[in-house]
Amino acid sequence: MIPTDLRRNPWFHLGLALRIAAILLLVPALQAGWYTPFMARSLAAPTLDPWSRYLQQVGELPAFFAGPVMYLFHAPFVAVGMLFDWVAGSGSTLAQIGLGLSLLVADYGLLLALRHMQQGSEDRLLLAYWLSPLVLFITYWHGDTDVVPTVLMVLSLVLLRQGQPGRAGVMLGLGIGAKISILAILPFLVVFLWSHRRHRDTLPRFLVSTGLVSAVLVGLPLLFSPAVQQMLLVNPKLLVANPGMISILDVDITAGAGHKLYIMPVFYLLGLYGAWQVGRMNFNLLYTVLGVVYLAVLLLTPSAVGWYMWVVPFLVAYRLRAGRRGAMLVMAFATAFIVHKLIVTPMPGIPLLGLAPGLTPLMPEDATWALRLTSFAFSVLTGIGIVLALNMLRRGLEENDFFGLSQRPLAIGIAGDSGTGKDTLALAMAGLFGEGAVTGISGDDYHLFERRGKLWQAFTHLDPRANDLEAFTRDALQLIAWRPILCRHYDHATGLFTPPRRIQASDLVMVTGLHALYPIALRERLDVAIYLDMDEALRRFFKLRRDVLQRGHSQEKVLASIERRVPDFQDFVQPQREHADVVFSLLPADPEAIEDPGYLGPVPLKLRVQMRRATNLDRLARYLIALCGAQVDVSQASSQGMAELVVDGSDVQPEDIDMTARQLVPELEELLARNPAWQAGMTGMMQLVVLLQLAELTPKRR
Ligand SMILES: Nc1ncnc2c1ncn2[C@@H]1O[C@H](COP(=O)(O)OP(=O)(O)O)[C@@H](O)[C@H]1O
Ligand SMILES: O=C(COP(=O)(O)O)[C@H](O)[C@H](O)COP(=O)(O)O
Repeated sequence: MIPTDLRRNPWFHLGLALRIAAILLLVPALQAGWYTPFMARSLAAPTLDPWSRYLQQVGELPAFFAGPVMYLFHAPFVAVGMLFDWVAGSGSTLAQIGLGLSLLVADYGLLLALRHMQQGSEDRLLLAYWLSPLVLFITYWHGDTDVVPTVLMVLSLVLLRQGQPGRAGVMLGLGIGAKISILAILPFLVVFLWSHRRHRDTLPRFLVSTGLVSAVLVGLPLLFSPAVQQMLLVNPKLLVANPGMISILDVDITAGAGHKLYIMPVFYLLGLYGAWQVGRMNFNLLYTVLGVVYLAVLLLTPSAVGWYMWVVPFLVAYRLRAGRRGAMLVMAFATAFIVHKLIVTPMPGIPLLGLAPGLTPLMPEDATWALRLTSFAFSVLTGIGIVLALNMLRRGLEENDFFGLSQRPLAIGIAGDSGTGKDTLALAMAGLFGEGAVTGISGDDYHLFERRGKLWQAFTHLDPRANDLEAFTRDALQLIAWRPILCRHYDHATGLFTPPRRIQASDLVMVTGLHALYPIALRERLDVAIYLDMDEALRRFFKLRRDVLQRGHSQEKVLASIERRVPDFQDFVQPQREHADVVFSLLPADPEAIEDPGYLGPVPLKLRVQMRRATNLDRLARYLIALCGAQVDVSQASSQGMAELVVDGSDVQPEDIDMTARQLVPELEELLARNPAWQAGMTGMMQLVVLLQLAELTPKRR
């Protein structure tokens, strides 16, 4: 029930003790005056529409104007409390405590949800949320029930982040069924999912499940319950903190001739436009945008106390990322909030001291000095809130788009001799980024002649003059500039060109070929330049096997071609090595395994990596040993001034490499597919090294 690390944490126990004490010792005015009587009355005579029954019997709108999910969540706890009250003859004391316990359950659920939403130290999360004075005041002093829709909203965000849009929609639908105002978050989630290539395909499933669940939970009650229809327009909770106000639309500016400018919709639409303008958002920026928009609405329109609960998860996310400065800002905001609400909202009852719940604010409503003090407190709260919102936005924008993808695609170049593994590595990298996120352009498609062309007598494929490198460069640069190209394809199965086809740009452009690092204009635009320098015996073994079995060449022809190409390899292909950021050299773990050209089984491999930029080579080595069980040798300064890493471990598993990658580059989540296809063995190692190179580049790309 309670995770071990929480059970052993003193901060958790302190927060739990504070909550239980508040539930037993305090009787919040909202609950005593509205929620508990409504729940008790309706549970005493159950009906499908407790709201209309209350309207008929009492003649005024019910005080419990939340949706059916909220009602059904509290009902079991209040019903058990009522049962004990009936046995003990204790009035509605235990029913009231039952309501408080239901909030504690939702509150604890929100703590667990936030543990999923924000990876980080347990202590810092407990201090940021479980011991937050904001949370304790709103839920246990003032008695609001907004923690229930808030936990459902956070669960929806967590499930979205985990790539489960259907379940995320169900959770959001339940949240809307608990409090219809949660609907306000939906347009922001639509903008987020749409702006993200990796999430866009989940949008329909998310919308359908949200729509179905909320249609049943909100649509039906709206259709058949007159009281629920009225509740949408009138928000009695606002009356307590803002006399004379019955709806957030009452915050307006008279625009002459009886027309009004409603402030809330204006700020909401500005926030939505801002989110759309940001374009590609990561989840942290989504949390920031939601937090900032919620704060703006809360601060710029006199809001019910419970609505501040909705912004708590985003304040927690900001505080955990912003360090001490963020923590101080959030604490200042919480303090100003509590001071203001203490003087404008009713006190809870304290039965032990004989104090009844106060249904009127502490301050005398008509005294000038009281109005000045209240206005001053609200002004301080608004001022700190605006500073907090601006800091959240600044940090969120700075941290967003870690790879600079909203500016232009990432470009990876892979060059090497024939058979060194260019296509294999390019396919492996594409599998990490996901369908639709990668565009490939191959130098083979820019050969000048087809396989049976007579001019191959004069040139080998390695001679730049036998390839249209100008068109290759132009098209690659077009893709790197987000522009589509028209390009024919060289089919290795037939040795013929296919008709030109349109290739769209994507987040990642993979430029592969014998001359991928040859054109200066191209290699200068590559984010990572890779050269494959496979062990020659291994290359011949692999090339022979591939060209005979997959390309239909005879063994004699392939061997003759290899010999004929050596001079051009030395003149045109090998010199590209010096332009590479990374040089991968695959070696046979056991040279005897490739002595028989007819061997068709797997070949255990080793990998030598030489990197020009290797700030965390030792850290990488430690993770590879610890998490992947690989044997690793590191030498900082190898030949050509490159750091060198030799890795042996053909039994390295994809999930170990995935874990290593996420440890070394937490921001990878923005880049990788929801289920990245990691490869086992040395191919997986190469995938990991390429991603590390991309991550090291990012500051330059911004
Ligand atoms: N990382 C790798 N792991 C195992 N085998 C590989 C790897 N890279 C290449 N090969 C083998 O080498 C052959 C040629 O690879 P390929 O990617 O077609 O080379 P290129 O595209 O450079 O001509 C492949 O058919 C495969 O059998
Ligand atoms: O050298 C290469 C480049 O391809 P790769 O680097 O993939 O080996 C191929 O031999 C030519 O493209 C001709 O192909 P084919 O032999 O099919 O005519």
